[in-house]
Amino acid sequence: MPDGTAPEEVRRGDPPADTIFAPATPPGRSGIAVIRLSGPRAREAVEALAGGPLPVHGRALRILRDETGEPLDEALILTFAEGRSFTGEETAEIQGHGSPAAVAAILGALGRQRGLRLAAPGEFAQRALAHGRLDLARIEGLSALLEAETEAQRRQAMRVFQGALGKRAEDWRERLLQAAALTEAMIDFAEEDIPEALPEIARLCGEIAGELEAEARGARLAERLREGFEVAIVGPPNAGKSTLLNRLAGREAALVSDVAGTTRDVIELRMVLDGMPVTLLDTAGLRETADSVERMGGERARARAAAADLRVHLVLPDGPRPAEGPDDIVLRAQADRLAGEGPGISGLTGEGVEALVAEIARRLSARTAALGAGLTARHAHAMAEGAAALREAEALARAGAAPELAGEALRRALAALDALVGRVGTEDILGAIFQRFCIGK
Ligand SMILES: Nc1nc2c(c(=O)[nH]1)N(C=O)[C@@H](CNc1ccc(C(=O)N[C@@H](CCC(=O)O)C(=O)O)cc1)CN2
Ligand SMILES: Nc1nc2c(ncn2[C@@H]2O[C@H](COP(=O)(O)OP(=O)(O)OP(=O)(O)O)[C@@H](O)[C@H]2O)c(=O)[nH]1
Ligand SMILES: [Mg+2]
Repeated sequence: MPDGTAPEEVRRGDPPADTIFAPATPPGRSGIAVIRLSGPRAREAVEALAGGPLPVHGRALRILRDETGEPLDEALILTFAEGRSFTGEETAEIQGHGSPAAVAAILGALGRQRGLRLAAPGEFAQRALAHGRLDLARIEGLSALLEAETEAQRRQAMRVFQGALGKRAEDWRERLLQAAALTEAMIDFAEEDIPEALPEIARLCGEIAGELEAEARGARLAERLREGFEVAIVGPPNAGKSTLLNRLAGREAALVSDVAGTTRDVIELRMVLDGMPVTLLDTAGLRETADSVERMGGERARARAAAADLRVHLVLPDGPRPAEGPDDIVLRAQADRLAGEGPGISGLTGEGVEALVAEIARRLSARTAALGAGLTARHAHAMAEGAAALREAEALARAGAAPELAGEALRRALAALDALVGRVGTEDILGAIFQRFCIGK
């Protein structure tokens, strides 16, 4: 069983010996530029530039000068005492003027001081983790927040960042430990028959497994929300698929011609619909053909369309109608020209396009509304693994198997929960996350 100790670099109480600094705002022109320092020499290093003492925890307006007395910038300085900062370490922030030259001059003067070095990407957040100010789940939320481009992504990331997952996992863990304690009691007091414990163990395991399964499903959807939903446009050659894609894109992204079989490969186009990232797929028209290249295009189109979250089918009056499931939107093609039954669309005139966009957004947001939190594929995997082990324990308990067997399955479930919140096996995950952070975060 994991002993609960944190991996080497995240153990508390051994503060890194060095002080790091980095610009916290993007390089280039801006009104204000922020330079952050964290570590035992953070305040002292800024005091050297400010030419005198700074409050231990507060703010001050100072002229910053280099070693020769040359004035570099006028800056607002924020200081955070050790234990009362984002990283948990002594921290200072220089809020100076946002010109590249002023920032370069301050960074230069800091870099010439002893015991200071430029931070690696994500190193501030890493130190916050090392000092217990953030946990893995919240760091993942922070990472997603930093990368959020759409409103839906921001909302989800914020939920994780605020610790929703950590709280949920702690609750699962407690109930799982209850079940584990019951199996231990059965093992320890094997002579005294305690058969009433088995139904209770099975009930607990089944309950937690059900919740984990539901969250894992949500996490998989959340991953789609981050990566983007795929919406495929399908239909016979010359139906007007590429014309519709171009209309939706507002530009000539795909080739259009009156030659059937114009689109041969899958064309992908990213856009944002109602705050949701969507990748539109224009596919090759589906028909029987002797042209081997076109046939390959058709096979690809079929595979991608089958895997897509939604399919928009363009149908011709005399053509076959596709089987309609919850992920299918069927529209009459070239409605400006061809009459017929049902809702129609025309990529040429724009008729029905607004209604289609609304319908796509409606169907996709109905799914994302079901999400508990903005989680990743990694979370989904850990939760599914935990659920599977719990289902095993549940079945063993129901079958009246030896409690040792259920106990072993419970240990595996606990390990999966530990991985979920980063109690174990975090190095790889953290390495990957921090690499994506920018310098100064
Ligand atoms: N200028 C600036 N803006 C920023 C940050 C920052 O570090 N600096 N942040 C960085 O991500 C975010 C805000 N998050 C923060 C979280 C905690 C603390 C902090 O120092 N907390 C202390 C209390 C400080 C006080 O009240 O004076 C603490 O919790 O003990 C600062 C920022 C976004 N905006
Ligand atoms: N009147 C009318 N013509 C259209 C419409 N959509 C497409 N067309 C015309 O139909 C022809 C085929 O259009 P495409 O968009 O290339 O059709 P496609 O479905 O992408 O065809 P493939 O890539 O060959 O499968 C072109 O000449 C278009 O101008 C429409 O809504 N109304
Ligand atoms: Mg086409």
